[in-house]
Order: sequence, then structure tokens, then C-alpha cells
Amino acid sequence: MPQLKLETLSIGSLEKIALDVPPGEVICLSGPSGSGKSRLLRAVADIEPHSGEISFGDKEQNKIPGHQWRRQVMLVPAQSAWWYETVGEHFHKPMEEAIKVFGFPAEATGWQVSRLSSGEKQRLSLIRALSYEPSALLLDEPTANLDTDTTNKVEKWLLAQIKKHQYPVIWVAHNREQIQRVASRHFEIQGSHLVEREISQ
Ligand SMILES: Nc1ncnc2c1ncn2[C@@H]1O[C@H](COP(=O)(O)OP(=O)(O)OP(=O)(O)O)[C@@H](O)[C@H]1O
Repeated sequence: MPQLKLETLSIGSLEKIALDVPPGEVICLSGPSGSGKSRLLRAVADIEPHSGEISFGDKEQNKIPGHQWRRQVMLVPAQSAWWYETVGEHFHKPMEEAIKVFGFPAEATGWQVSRLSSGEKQRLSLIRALSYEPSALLLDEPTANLDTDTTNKVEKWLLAQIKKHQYPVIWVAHNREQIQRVASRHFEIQGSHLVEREISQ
């Protein structure tokens, strides 16, 4: 799997960000509320206008139609959007194993989206993202609505998928213990820049 590369990326108050995300590695991103974490992910997903270069292997973001890029470099936002009536209609391929691992009954794919709790939406949006067989992942606080047990399960499952498929991953996280558990490297937004932090700090 190729690496995801950000060069001189500027968006909002962030200036000239450079970041290499090798395959199978999780780069955790933290920073104060409003510092630009979600916008940075949206720029990498080509949802928000930005300047600078973003590439995935030999593919350059500005030379590929946005929908094709996003299918490969998959953003899982903090608040997921749902378009169809039932859960299963959103999946690109059946995800029976993941549904079971996440503690849902098999019939969850037939559930109405309108009945889902925020934590259920969050877990199902991760499963949905992986059902599209992406090449890289952008995760915006993927366990924010989840209790401790479920957080542990989701982390384990995600890390196993990341290792298996060698996805390069940018993972926005606030929790220091979570960063220690999942990160290969940790960067914090300070003003307009990213500052690397020791993972054990
Ligand atoms: N489309 C936009 N145009 C202009 N400013 C925006 C836009 N979207 C967000 N902002 C502003 O940019 C800043 C960064 O927003 P962002 O959502 O990236 O923050 P964040 O670091 O993810 O915060 P949080 O931890 O609270 O989710 C905020 O001040 C926000 O109001």
C-alpha cells in the first residue's frame, strides 16, 4: 500500500503542513477545539478547498475527480450522514463479521437509520467506510460517543484492519491513553503548525 503525503498544505489557520503517513501507520492528531483538526481531514479528503499538494502513492489529489479520491482516501467524520432508509443499504458489501464484532445482531442491517443512537451511528459509519474497501483512512474522533468497553472493541478491530490492509491513517484523538494505544506518531496542532509529541508523554 502506498503512503499518504501532505506537502505545504494550508487550510484555515493551518499553514504549510507537511506530513507523511506510511502504510499501516496511525498518525494521531490532537489540538484544542477549533484548532482545525476536522478541516485538515476535510482538506485531505478533498471536501474543503485548500492549497498545497496531497498525494497517495503516485496519485495526486488535484488530478483525480473528488469522488474517486474520496472512495480511496476515506473520511469517517465525527457526525455521520445517512441517506437511505435502512442501515444495510449504505454498505457496499456485506459486513457480517464486523457487525458481530461490534455487538450488533445480524438483523441490524435491516434497521431503520432513524432509530439509531449516536454511538450506533458512529460504529456503523466505521463499518460502512470499510465496506467500500478504501486505501487510506481519515478518522475524526471515531470513538467519541462510545463507552469504554465498546471503545476497546472498536480500537482493536480498527487496528487489526489497519494492519491487515496496511492503510495509512490519520486519527483525530483527544484521549492520551487512546493515543498511546493506537498511535505510531502523535502530532499536536499549535497555532498554525503541527508539533510532534512523544507518544508516552
Ligand atoms: N468552511 C469554513 N469556513 C471558515 N471557517 C471554518 C469553516 N469550517 C470550520 N471553520 C472554522 O475553522 C476552525 C477549525 O474548525 P475545525 O472543525 O477544524 O476544528 P476542530 O479542531 O476539529 O475542533 P473540535 O475539536 O471542536 O471538533 C473553527 O474556528 C471553525 O469555526
